[in-house]
Amino acid sequence: MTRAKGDIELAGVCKTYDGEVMAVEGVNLKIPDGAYCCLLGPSGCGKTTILRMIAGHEDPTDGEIVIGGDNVVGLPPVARRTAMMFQSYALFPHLTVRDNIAFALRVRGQSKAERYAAVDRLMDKVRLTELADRLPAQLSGGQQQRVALARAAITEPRVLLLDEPLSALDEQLRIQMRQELRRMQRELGITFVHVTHTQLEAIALADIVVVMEKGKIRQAGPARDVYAYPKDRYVAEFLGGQNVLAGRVESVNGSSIVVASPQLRGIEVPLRKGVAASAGGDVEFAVRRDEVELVRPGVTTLSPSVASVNSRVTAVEYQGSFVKVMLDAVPGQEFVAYVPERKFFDDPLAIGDLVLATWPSQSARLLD
Ligand SMILES: Nc1ncnc2c1ncn2[C@@H]1O[C@H](COP(=O)(O)OP(=O)(O)OP(=O)(O)O)[C@@H](O)[C@H]1O
Repeated sequence: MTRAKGDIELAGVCKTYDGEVMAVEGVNLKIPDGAYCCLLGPSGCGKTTILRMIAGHEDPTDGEIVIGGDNVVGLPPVARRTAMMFQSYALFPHLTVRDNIAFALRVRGQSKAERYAAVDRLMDKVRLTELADRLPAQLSGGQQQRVALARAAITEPRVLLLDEPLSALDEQLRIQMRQELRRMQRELGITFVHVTHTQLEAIALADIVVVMEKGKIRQAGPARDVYAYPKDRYVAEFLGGQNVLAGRVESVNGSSIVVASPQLRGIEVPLRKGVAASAGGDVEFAVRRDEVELVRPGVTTLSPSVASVNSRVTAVEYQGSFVKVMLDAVPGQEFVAYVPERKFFDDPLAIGDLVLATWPSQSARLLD
């Protein structure tokens, strides 16, 4: 038998609650079979609603949801072959790990021998065999979570949906469980859709990161694309690691434009396909914090391929492998340089120092 395909397609999906709250608005998204997808966005942007609509706990007001080629709108979760792991993954306290995992099969009326055979195979896959006879109270938070995941996976869903699965764990365990989740997903080979509002969690885990705002998708793609190549100010600021600058186009010269503002003088920014920019128009562009190099004024002559802005250091924060230097380059807005630790301490900057914040012109990214 061929394995049921777990590719998901949302087409024009909308969800309105009580006829007025527009929770999801015209969402189009394709998730390939076996992918790890993270839905990322601030509270209330509609992530959980999308998850619940894929799972079958909620139906869209409009649009199609297709799983493995079948339009599943109106079908219950069992018929969709989806399973959901909830934020609070309460296990049955009086059942052992094995019986917790076997629970759904018991509900389906399978014999004890059948149930245990399936559970033992799965426990082996997700490394729970040694814990089979323990009660939930005898497990760590991370182990409890693995059991919860196995409990959801035992029904052999083609899609597993996880709602903030790591939010109950402390920082260290969260990072550890992140890898564990990824490993389990690979081993099970099923499509995972994971809701989170933590940027680093999404980019560390996902094949596809979907950045949402107010019921809409702002950008969806591989982690590196959304982090390094944000489409617009919202995505750049939400994922972090970027400075967003604004100005007026002074001139357009072939493959680049020159931007100016009261703070910025003649800054060259490469043009980007699909983004219109004409002389006199307003534009925004992003500069990665780790592309910004700080030099003391008058020390070196800058190459023409380097852009720069005068600024003063307003704060310095040691971060271990790098130092976060905050600057007043643009009034009322944060402008940050991530300076490698060793480089910073060769000639440490202090609050109040004047510097030139520089970056290779070609590294600036024009935003929509
Ligand atoms: N059952 C409901 N009835 C009415 N409105 C709802 C219902 N569920 C969600 N909403 C509203 O729909 C919008 C999207 O909610 P949703 O739970 O999908 O967001 P979210 O991005 O998952 O947020 P969070 O990260 O806080 O869980 C919100 O404005 C929310 O108040």
